[in-house]
Amino acid sequence: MTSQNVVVADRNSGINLAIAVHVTNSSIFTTAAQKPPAAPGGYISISRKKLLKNLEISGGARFNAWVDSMRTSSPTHVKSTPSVNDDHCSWILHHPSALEMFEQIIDASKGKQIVMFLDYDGTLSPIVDDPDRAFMPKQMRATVRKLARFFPTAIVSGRCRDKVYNFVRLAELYYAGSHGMDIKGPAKGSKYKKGSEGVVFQAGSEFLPMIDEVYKELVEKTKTTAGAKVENNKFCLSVHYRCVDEMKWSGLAQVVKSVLKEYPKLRLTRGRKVLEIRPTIKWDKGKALEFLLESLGFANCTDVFPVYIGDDRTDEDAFKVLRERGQGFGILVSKFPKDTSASYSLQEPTQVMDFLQRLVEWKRGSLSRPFEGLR
Ligand SMILES: O=P(O)(O)OC[C@H]1O[C@H](O[C@H]2O[C@H](CO)[C@@H](O)[C@H](O)[C@H]2O)[C@H](O)[C@@H](O)[C@@H]1O
Repeated sequence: MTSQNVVVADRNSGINLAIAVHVTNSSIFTTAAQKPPAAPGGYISISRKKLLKNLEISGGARFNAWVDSMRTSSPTHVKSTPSVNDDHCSWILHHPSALEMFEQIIDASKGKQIVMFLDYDGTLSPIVDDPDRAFMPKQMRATVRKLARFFPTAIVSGRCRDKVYNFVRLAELYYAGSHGMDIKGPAKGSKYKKGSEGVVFQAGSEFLPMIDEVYKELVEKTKTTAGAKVENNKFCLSVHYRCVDEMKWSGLAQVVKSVLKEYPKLRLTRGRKVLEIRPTIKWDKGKALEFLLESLGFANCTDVFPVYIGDDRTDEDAFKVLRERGQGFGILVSKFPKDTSASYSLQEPTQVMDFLQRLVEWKRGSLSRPFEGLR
């Protein structure tokens, strides 16, 4: 095992972190000092470009940028070579574990209202082959329920709102489905904003007939590709290729692109082994986050501390908004280094659950200590 002690600054929260990074053959982990040194000896500056270059998976010519990016969309092929370990080491310094940094995070939120934004797939539920069976573990559900008692909480998902609601089944939450294009306030008793039950917002309803049409066309045209699955997310569509033979990915991407040629008002983005089709409107998970903060009455507040946890490219829009606002921070759920605007990282949904649980316990404890209860 090799270890390195460094001090890094989080650009968003301004927190200086003293971190020891330990690299073994099979894993990389960090331990954070409770109190950073008064005068940091030197900040580590790591080129993101270099990091990503080293992580490129395809060895040959970039014959097809689309297929390349389909491969990198969920980098399960990354090997544990020394240089990858170095890169992971660099990455974790800039995106330390939110669990390791829990105390510092809590300190940064002092005097502010924490508002929680949670992505669904890969964040609250583990990634599985069949999108219809991405159930949320019971324990996670219980944790999110407790979380919502203490903090306003929203689920922000690429899924259609009804579908993600059926997985989560907690009426006291806000739900933003279809990448934030379809938002609804709590169906029952949210104590955070009177009248928030009435919050309903839809962006891009005029695209619904077009989305339906493209859905039918894609189902028809992809039915000969074994393993491909088209999911109707109401305001957007997902073409899944997780179960498609890698040799067929290029062909599938061609089919999708040829269908979309006829629909210039729709655009294609990529998620984890999924091609996502949505209207070309300027609305995304970042806009949804801003809309929800406004609905909760925090539009121009300085005493709000939004925390967004997500694992996918579409979550980057929300991470960016938080950076731009200089409020709260994003947590990327990933086992691998990824270019991200998130400040912290967690490796998988079980760590997300631990983090949420710690928030609940901290809040519960602080309420029993009257002075801290004012937070
Ligand atoms: O914003 P999210 O809630 O993360 O939704 C993004 C996509 O998530 C789902 O697909 C992903 O999870 C599936 C189940 O684990 C997995 O099979 C798939 O490969 C992943 O991409 C969902 O099915 C998509 O519609 C969402 O766009």
